[in-house]
Amino acid sequence: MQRIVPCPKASTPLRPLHDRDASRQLEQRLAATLPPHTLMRRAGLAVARLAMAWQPHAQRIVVLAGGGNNGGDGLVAAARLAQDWPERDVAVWWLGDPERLPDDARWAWQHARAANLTWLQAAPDSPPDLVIDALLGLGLDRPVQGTTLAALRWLQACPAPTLCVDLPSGLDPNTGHWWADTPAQPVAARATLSLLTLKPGLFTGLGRAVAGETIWFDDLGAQADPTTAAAWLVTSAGWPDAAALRADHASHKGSRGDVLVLGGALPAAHAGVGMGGAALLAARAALRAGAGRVYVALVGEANQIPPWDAGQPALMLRSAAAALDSDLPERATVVAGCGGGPGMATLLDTVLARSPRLVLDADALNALAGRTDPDPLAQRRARRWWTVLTPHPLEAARLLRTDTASVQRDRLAAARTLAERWHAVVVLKGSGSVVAAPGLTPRVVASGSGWLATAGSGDTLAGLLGARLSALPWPAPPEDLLAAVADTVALHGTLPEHWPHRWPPTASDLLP
Ligand SMILES: NC(=O)C1=CN([C@@H]2O[C@H](COP(=O)(O)OP(=O)(O)OC[C@H]3O[C@@H](n4cnc5c(N)ncnc54)[C@H](O)[C@@H]3O)[C@@H](O)[C@H]2O)[C@@H](O)CC1
Ligand SMILES: Nc1ncnc2c1ncn2[C@@H]1O[C@H](COP(=O)(O)OP(=O)(O)O)[C@@H](O)[C@H]1O
Repeated sequence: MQRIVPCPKASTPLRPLHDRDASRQLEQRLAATLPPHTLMRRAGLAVARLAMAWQPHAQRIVVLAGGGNNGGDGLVAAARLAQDWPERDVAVWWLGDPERLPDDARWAWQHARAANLTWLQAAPDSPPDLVIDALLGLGLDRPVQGTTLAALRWLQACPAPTLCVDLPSGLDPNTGHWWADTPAQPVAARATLSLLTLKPGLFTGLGRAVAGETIWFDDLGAQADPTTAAAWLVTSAGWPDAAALRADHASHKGSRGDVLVLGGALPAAHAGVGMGGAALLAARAALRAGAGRVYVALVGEANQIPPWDAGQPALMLRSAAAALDSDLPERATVVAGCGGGPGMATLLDTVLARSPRLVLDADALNALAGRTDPDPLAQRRARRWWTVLTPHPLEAARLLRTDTASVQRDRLAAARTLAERWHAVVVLKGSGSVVAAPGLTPRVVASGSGWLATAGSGDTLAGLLGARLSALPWPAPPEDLLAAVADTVALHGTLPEHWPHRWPPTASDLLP
């Protein structure tokens, strides 16, 4: 058994994520080579062990078990808990129908009936010390109904710590969609033990909100085939390497890569609405992440440009017109859009045509979404230039001409479609950011938390990506570009983790 999040090591390899079909195929293949019920026996044992390791003082334990094999795992765990810790009070609230049990679950039910368990017919009168959620697992692919829904409502509102078996009940394994009309976020602390495979839905969409702070994994002895992975999970970041930069004695500021941030509309340029801070946040992040020289081109007249950024005087400020009148668009990695306002629409063509390394964020994405020509990035693709798009779900919806709910309903699919449509590496931001590139298996980034849900944290990410692209040897195979972008998103997710205060960090606290 391994802990997946929070990630225990500074550097861990990618892990394959398998969807419902791939997980079922693996289960069938493995089960055919083992004595009957071996996998369910292993699953129940793993659940029981983790339950007692996580909540060693729990006296009253309720196992909420559904009528399928997820419930079967719960029943085996209940029997095991009662056997190994006979002083505990283990009760089972089982919603199964003896007439309609799958084979493994029938065996588990018979096994549990022989154990010293209390059988509940309804929710317990008072909250227990621990709940084991084995109501629904891999089998859920439609809205939860009937008595199962009533039990799920109790579960979501129950104040007891809850250990979810394989998946939190109500969560779609493939997408992280929430299938019930109850609030997805539970009221109590949670942990989830994923069995046999890790599923993508645990890490994106509502997965992180529903599964709890800690996600564990037990492969039950299976070796999942990585070629059937729906995505790869990124749990740690290997960049920037400050020690390596220090040891690079032959480096100079010109060898460390240039970044040009184009955005930050000044109030006079945009009907009194100023967004210069967005560009400064991106630029400061690029500088902090090791870029040799960072230029900020603000949208406004030359006489409106502030002489310097007092918080980071190393940044070089100028007007957008002056920057575009130089060779910076060709020479630097261009991060365009952060706080750029509607003025980005007129600047977009220039950077698309001139900048081989380009990150498009915020208003640059809105400008792109508003284009009516069929394929504005086709020429960039033909030249093998790098384009990275960093939409949040609403920007993604604009680019896909759909709505936010449809994007969030299946984030992996949305990111893949965006990557193919725009011939770009796409970072679909949000809980479990998805990083996709044409023709490659996408990556899901496990780092990140609600502490990033603050204005400007996306600008920080755009700046980090600028620095990363400027440091990447040119040309690079598409796999390397995808890996570098995903690694940068993973780094961004870890930035607030060591924040020491009682109050949450702001975007400028992320990289002080
Ligand atoms: N068979 C085995 O040996 C193994 C089974 N495993 C477990 O088996 C699970 C998958 O089992 P199943 O395929 O039986 O699926 P589930 O047990 O997840 O779901 C099927 C059950 O849920 C009910 N149900 C489904 N959709 C519903 C809805 N929308 N509203 C109300 N009720 C609904 C069904 O009537 C059925 O009783 C995995 O998640 C895992 O926990 C794993 O432990 C691996 C080993
Ligand atoms: N709840 C969350 N969990 C994980 N990451 C989050 C969460 N909320 C926001 N983020 C991250 O914070 C960043 C916000 O970006 P964005 O919405 O563009 O903000 P802004 O435009 O204000 O800079 C993204 O990288 C996103 O993935």
